Amino acid sequence: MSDQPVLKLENIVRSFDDLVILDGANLEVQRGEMIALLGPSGSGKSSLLHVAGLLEPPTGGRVYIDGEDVSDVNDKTRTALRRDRIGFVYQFHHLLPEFNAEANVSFPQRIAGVPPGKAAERSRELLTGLGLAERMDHQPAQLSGGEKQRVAIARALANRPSLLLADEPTGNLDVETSRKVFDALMSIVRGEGLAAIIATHDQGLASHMDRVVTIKNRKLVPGLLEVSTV
Ligand SMILES: Nc1ncnc2c1ncn2[C@@H]1O[C@H](COP(=O)(O)OP(=O)(O)OP(=O)(O)O)[C@@H](O)[C@H]1O
Repeated sequence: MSDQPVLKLENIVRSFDDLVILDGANLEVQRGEMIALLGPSGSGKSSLLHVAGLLEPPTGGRVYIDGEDVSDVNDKTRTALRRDRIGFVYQFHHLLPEFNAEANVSFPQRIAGVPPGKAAERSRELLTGLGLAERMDHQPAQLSGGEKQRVAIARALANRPSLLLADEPTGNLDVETSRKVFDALMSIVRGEGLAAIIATHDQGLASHMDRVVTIKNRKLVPGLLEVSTV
């Protein structure tokens, strides 16, 4: 494998009309590295993840995946990159309600052309690793919030991405469930040697990751922001 960073963001600018959210944001994420992305509400965490996940183009700057400049690729290539190299976990699970857990995890694999048997095998392995061995054939409505989020994590990992991006994956869960989901996420990210960026408001969770970066003055700075919360 290449020794290039899995993700490199170079001088990223992101603006919405006159509103400049990011202005010269730089970040490199190495294989096996888990980064917490912090920043006050509205500082641009989702915007940054959307640029990194090739969901939205930056207003300026370059995005590299596995050393390849993907800033100007066409829609077809961008879709293929998202499908094959990037896993995205949203704050809300966005599972398909009519599919059971296993089918939800198999779905992106089937789209990528994986045969049904192989896809199901991978889905079961991931769901078991996330503590859901007994919940494979449950539909989302039959699962708790934490279970649904773990299925969404399994789905994001289904196509063996090199980069996992998670946007407040435990943001709508209670503290205890949030820890459980986060522990499951961390062990599987470590086990598969992925690069990961996890946006969170939870500084306790952030402290368990390899590195913390914070959005400050529209740039990324190392470490936590000094906030007076008392
Ligand atoms: N499509 C859009 N059009 C206009 N403004 C937008 C759009 N998307 C985001 N914004 C603005 O960009 C800023 C950054 O939003 P973003 O969602 O990236 O922040 P965030 O740090 O993820 O916030 P939170 O922690 O509340 O989820 C906000 O001021 C938001 O209102």
